[in-house]
Amino acid sequence: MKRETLDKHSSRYAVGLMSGTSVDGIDAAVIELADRQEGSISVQMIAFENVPYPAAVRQEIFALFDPVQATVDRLGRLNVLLGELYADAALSVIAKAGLTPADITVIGSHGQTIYHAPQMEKLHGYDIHYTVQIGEGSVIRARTGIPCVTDFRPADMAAGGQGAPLVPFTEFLLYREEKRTLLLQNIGGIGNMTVIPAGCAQEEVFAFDTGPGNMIIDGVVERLFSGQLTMDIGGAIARRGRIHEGLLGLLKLEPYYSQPLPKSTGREQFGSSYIDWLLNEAGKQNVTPEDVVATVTMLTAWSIGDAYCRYVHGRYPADALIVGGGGSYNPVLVENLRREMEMLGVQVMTQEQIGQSSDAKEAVAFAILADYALRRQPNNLPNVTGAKRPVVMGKISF
Ligand SMILES: Nc1ncnc2c1ncn2[C@@H]1O[C@H](COP(=O)(O)OP(=O)(O)OP(=O)(O)O)[C@@H](O)[C@H]1O
Ligand SMILES: CC(=O)N[C@H]1[C@@H]2OC[C@@H](O2)[C@@H](O)[C@@H]1O[C@H](C)C(=O)O
Repeated sequence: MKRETLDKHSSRYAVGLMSGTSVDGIDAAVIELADRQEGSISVQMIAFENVPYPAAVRQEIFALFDPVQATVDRLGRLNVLLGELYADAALSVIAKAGLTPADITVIGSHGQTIYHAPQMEKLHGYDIHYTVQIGEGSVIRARTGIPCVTDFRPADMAAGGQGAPLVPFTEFLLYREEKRTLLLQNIGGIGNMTVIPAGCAQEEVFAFDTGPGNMIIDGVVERLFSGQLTMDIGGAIARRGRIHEGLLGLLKLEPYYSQPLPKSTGREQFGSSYIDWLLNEAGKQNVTPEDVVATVTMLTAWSIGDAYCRYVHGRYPADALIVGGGGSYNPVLVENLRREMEMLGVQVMTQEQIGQSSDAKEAVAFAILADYALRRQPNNLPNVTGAKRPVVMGKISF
């Protein structure tokens, strides 16, 4: 960061909280922001922490993914409980940064996505689409004393957008280069790609969900290894297995992969009903548990390469793909991805290899988005989400 170009008077601290589709825990970051003279911002991460969810809370969140089990009382209760847990995570990372709540101007909390339905449907003559994130901002505000921005996605959807992905707004600010076209690939529960063409303007950035990230891998591991594991740590199981071409060929037929942009997806598509179907098909073809894990790990890598070929390569041949999110800690997944992308002339690196953290990126992003919301600055990218116009996303609990 070039200190001399910063307006030091504008320097401020913000906290970002992210709980993603993998439901592995709460990512919390403290950042320092400052305005640049040319009108953009500069960001430095001061502290980061990942607070795992207690197993019972994780179980309760998963219950809410099933609309039948997600009764209003359960939803209301968990909304408040998550607010408490997010407040604790915020206070803990603030202390880790050596700061006090009084030093922080705003908390941006993404919340926990419970349901995401971006496709328009007709209801009583209206076109509607919706998304549900919980984790009560008023509770976070009350426990920390810091203004809190939550519920970012609905404003973009009300303007006709998919309400996702939102992080590309911050990726443009932080990663754009004059000479290289970069792909930023997050592999969380869902996979999402941001394309930042060399020397681009904000309107030229585009992004979309590539499909499953770790969601299918986690889902099959949890089922096939009798609930002892929630992920394939270090890709150890996939490494023992072999790719089953028959099963892989079938999985590639999923229509989401060829759906036109803009598009976003979630657990509604690749969650537990999908895992039921997949394991049933694997059973018919007598695929061993290790081979299932190896095959779905390959599927995730393939879906990213396929998306690049379909939507990006012809317009913006990329120089490098930078992988972030928990999937970057699975070496088998990264090796598969490297093979897929290097065939297409794209170098693959992890966030760590460029001196950043794979874990912290989304938490940092929601701190930045909250800073924009507090200053009433638009913080969506219509070109990415399909919204009709720029809007200020987020609801503020003062
Ligand atoms: N050491 C590891 N080995 C293998 N996989 C890992 C490892 N660490 C994390 N993961 C994978 O990463 C997932 C968590 O990724 P991440 O925290 O980026 O997801 P998220 O933020 O919840 O999702 P999203 O970005 O879709 O909202 C875990 O569920 C697991 O599948
Ligand atoms: C509705 C929702 O929670 N979507 C998530 C999910 O996880 C990854 C991908 O799908 C992305 O679209 C989005 O999250 C990130 C933080 C985003 O909006 O950029």
